[in-house]
Amino acid sequence: MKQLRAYARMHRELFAISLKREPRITVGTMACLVFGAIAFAVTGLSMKYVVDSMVERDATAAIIAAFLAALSFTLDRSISGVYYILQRELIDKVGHIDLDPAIMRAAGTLPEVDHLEHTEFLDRMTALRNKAWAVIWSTLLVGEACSMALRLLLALAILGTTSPWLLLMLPCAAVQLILDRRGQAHEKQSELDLAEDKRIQDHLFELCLSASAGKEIRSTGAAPELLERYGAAADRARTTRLRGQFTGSLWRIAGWCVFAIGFTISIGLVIAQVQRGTATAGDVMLAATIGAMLREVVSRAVSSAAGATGTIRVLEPYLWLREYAEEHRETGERKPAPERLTDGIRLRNLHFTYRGTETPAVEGVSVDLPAGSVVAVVGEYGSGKTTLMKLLAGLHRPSAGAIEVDGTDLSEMDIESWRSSMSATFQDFGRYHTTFAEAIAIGDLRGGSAAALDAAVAAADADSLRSRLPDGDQTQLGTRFGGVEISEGQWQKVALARSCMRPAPLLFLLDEPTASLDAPSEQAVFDSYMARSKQIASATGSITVIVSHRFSTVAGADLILVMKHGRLIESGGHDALLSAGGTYAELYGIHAASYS
Ligand SMILES: Nc1ncnc2c1ncn2[C@@H]1O[C@H](COP(=O)(O)OP(=O)(O)OP(=O)(O)O)[C@@H](O)[C@H]1O
Repeated sequence: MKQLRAYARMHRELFAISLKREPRITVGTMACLVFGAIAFAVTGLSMKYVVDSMVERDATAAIIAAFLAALSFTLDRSISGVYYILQRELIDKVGHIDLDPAIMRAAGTLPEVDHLEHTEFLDRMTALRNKAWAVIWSTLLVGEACSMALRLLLALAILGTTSPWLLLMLPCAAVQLILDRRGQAHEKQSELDLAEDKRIQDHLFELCLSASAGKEIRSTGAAPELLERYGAAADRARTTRLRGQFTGSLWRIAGWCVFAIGFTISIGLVIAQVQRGTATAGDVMLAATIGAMLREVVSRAVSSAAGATGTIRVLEPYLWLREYAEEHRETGERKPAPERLTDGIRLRNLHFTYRGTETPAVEGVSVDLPAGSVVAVVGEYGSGKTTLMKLLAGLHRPSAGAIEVDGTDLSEMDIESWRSSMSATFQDFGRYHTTFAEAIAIGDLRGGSAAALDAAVAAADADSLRSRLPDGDQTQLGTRFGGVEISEGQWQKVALARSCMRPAPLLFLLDEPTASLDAPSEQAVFDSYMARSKQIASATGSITVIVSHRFSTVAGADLILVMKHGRLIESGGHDALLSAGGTYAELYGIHAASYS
């Protein structure tokens, strides 16, 4: 019931959006539905007056009534055509222009990223992809179902007031529809049953035409056998289809027989009323006209209602996304990010467990990241390094504990302001299929200048990539839009350059920034990053956090955090950790040996 109310509210809102955006088309669509229903009733009533006027020998009235009947019938038919054109227009204009961006906005601007990572949510996001048209279409289908219900009510009112016996036609029309559907189901089933024989035919046909199998077919002399099998499969498919169509037709004939019997009895009863003088000849004509159209009205009412229900697979995720976005929007007064860092970032007993999992990915992490420091996070696979980075970026809310930025809890900070004060590149960096310059400049849309682009490219050691691009900065990246394909390492350099577009971020997160690079490029990038981090740090107290598997690259960091199973097991400077002889010293030793 709650869900039904939610759907009804959503349809009302969609109708309001549609009315606001395209008032003429929306009103036109609704008018088509209402006028269609009225024209349907007028056709039947006019036919009644044609006959009654003729019985009364009033030729003028009969001609006017006949003209009205023809006009309303034509209107009813042509209105359907206009309705489908207007419906298409609304789907294009409201669905693609309004709803698609609304879905993108709801999904793409939420502060956190759970809805993009958790499978239950991902399924819903997939169902919504490019499906906004189905959302508005469902509202139109509801309108269509209402209009068909109106036709049905009018038909029943007309039939019922003419003679209650005529209402017998309704169950007969419903039975006809049910039997007709059963007939269709038989035909569909036969198409499914013959699919395998069709595949056999296709396969044998392909074999005979293929060069590779052709040699074997000739050398083994298998051609006659293949042809025989092809013939047998074709014969089986033909028989299956014929059987399905025959059975389907029998159901259909049975359906029409039921309708014809109901129709004949009803009309016969009205004729009897005419003889008794309680009905007119026109009533017989009215009953015949409306009765003949009744079956189509029932069928269209059922199919639009079924269509509206069928779109629930898109409506449900759409409703869910709206509610989810509403629940997860930041509300209330929030503090802005500081201009510069004085103390640094404090992690207080930080815990985080991913939705749908039991084991915490980060557990009880407490550490101070001093302002102006370069922090390295190391640890084995799955030890919680990336999760820690995402928590620092505010992409997930801690399950317990807190992150304090110069004493302000991140959960009380305006996340937009925090994000615009930081830069980050993650392991699964984006690949923007646009020009080289744009793919980097997107890292700082507010402050991007040619000089900033040059500096970012240099910091990411991407100058040599840039110089080899055929159209320089304007080279289209990726083949999707006819550009050049670049290697994984080159995509990573573009991502790194993008993260360097902000000249002085307060927090600079680098999650495995060099995983796709070769050893010399990796060292060059690290050296350049270390130098850049120190330079930024002196200006704004900025903190750089680097995740890396390669220990040689992190030795120069001011603070090294060693993670294991989500816990922080060691922290300190390189020399201190080495002399402590713990996990870091052990892993560093293994790493140094394998690279020596
Ligand atoms: N989106 C997610 N949903 C559920 N569990 C996740 C998700 N992302 C990570 N995890 C789990 O959380 C734990 C920590 O993962 P995380 O990616 O933070 O580790 P990591 O140290 O960065 O690993 P790697 O070095 O392989 O990148 C792992 O057990 C991982 O399986």
